[in-house]
Amino acid sequence: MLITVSGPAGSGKSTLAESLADALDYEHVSGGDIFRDLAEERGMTPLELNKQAEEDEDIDRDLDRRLRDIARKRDEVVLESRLAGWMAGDYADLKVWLSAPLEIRAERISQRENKPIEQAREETRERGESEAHRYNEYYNIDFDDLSIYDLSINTARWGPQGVLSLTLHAVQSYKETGDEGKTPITDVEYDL
Ligand SMILES: Nc1ncnc2c1ncn2[C@@H]1O[C@H](COP(=O)(O)OP(=O)(O)OP(=O)(O)O)[C@@H](O)[C@H]1O
Ligand SMILES: Nc1ccn([C@@H]2O[C@H](COP(=O)(O)O)[C@@H](O)[C@H]2O)c(=O)n1
Repeated sequence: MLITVSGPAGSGKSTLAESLADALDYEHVSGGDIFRDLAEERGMTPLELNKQAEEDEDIDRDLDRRLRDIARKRDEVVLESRLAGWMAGDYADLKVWLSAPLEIRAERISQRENKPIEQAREETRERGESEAHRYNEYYNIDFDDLSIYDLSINTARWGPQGVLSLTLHAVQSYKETGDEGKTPITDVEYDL
């Protein structure tokens, strides 16, 4: 199976993708890892590349093209990134969306990155708005449209183990014939 995990910053994507891949003995591929590869190929730090990405849309496109290629060619992978579900599209067998209120995500990010909560809240909000705008402009994707997902979990309600159990239940009860072709992704411009 190809499983995607998507959601906004601090929603718990990496946490779930890592434990899910472990439980299924799948590979975990993260947008963050690809982004770090992109930075290394250009002789830059991820932070430097992140700044450049605000001016240069090729960087987002390069990352998203690699996500889509992985989804097209590989199996037994948990593919995790903001746009993993959209980029994998019909190549994905199960698309998971994670969310949590901004306040909770900001608190997690503030702890993870050791920065004041106000700063984490403002940066997370601003970055989320900027990303949503870019995805719409580049690919005609509405990041807030959850209709493409098979399973959506509010990670403010369950801890990492609970989120993993819910997802594993969905994986174990997955039937190939259950959804094929019933929720196609249309109108996205995969002009990568
Ligand atoms: N279900 C959960 N309940 C409580 N805390 C969680 C949960 N899932 C993850 N966390 C914690 O929240 C923080 C953010 O999680 P994680 O890094 O997995 O999010 P992410 O969506 O991958 O973030 P980003 O997109 O910013 O990389 C981590 O410190 C993690 O331990
Ligand atoms: N323009 C960008 C794109 C990505 N990043 C970093 O990659 C990580 C994964 O991004 P996804 O969109 O695939 O979830 C993300 O957490 C960033 O660290 C970036 O910095 N700038």
